[in-house]
Amino acid sequence: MQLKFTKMHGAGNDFVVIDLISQRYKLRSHDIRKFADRRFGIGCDQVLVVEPPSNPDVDFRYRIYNADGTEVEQCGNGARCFARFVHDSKLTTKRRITAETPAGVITLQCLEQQRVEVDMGQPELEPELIPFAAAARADSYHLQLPGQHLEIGALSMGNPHAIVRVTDIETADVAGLGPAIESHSDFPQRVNAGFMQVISEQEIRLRVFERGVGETLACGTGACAAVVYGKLRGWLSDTVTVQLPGGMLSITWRGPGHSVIMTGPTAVVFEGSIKV
Ligand SMILES: N[C@@H](CCC[C@H](N)C(=O)O)C(=O)O
Repeated sequence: MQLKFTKMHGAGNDFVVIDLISQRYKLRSHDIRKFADRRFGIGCDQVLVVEPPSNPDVDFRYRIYNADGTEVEQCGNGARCFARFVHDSKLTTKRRITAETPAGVITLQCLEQQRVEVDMGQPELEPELIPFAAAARADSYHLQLPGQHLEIGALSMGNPHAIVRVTDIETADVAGLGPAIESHSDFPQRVNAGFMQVISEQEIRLRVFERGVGETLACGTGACAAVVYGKLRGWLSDTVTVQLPGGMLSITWRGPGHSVIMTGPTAVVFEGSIKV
């Protein structure tokens, strides 16, 4: 069959979005890899799938697959594209949308000018729930790598993140340290590795080496995680502008007990179909 899809991006983090409410098809791991492969397919960081919810009080089920074919718990930039997609394709007339994810229910609000605000829920700071091998919860940890140790923040935004503060984002060794952190044995489910340069209390620059993908132009949950870590360390204020290679996000976190709110852009690149 021909499966219809929409190619979108959120601050440069790019997605293939598939409506499996109007189309009946069971996606397989090799379909995901085919969509994601930039050499042969359409190319994307994640494939996002829209399904009917299992809970009737929620509007949709939102599923996320990394380019390597693995299903993951959360994707922030994808969440904004998901909201715009269900709105534009008239799967709903609501501008405030709820969606089930493996990490829980999130609430999305379609704003003006194709921007979307997402309540990403509260960060998880308990090591065993990240999951991360640490004896006790702390604001920062030491991670041993061959020949060096790093000071990192570790937390989950539904998906696991490690964050390293660097002095200059341009010269940070993202290509070398990213894969080493991603597959470090202290993170049993692997981890997304963020590299953050603090510009001021209200602004950071961030590059993210994403689990199952590699370095991307932006990572929404990575931006949330970096702001949570920076705020726990006393470096950042409640609302921070996050400059990523592909665009800018605004993240607000008022501290423990509060949700992280992310606001940012969405863009439709093209619509198409592929034989599956
Ligand atoms: N692009 C994302 C995160 C996607 C999932 C991540 N690679 C993982 O494996 O957890 C975002 O915008 O949050």
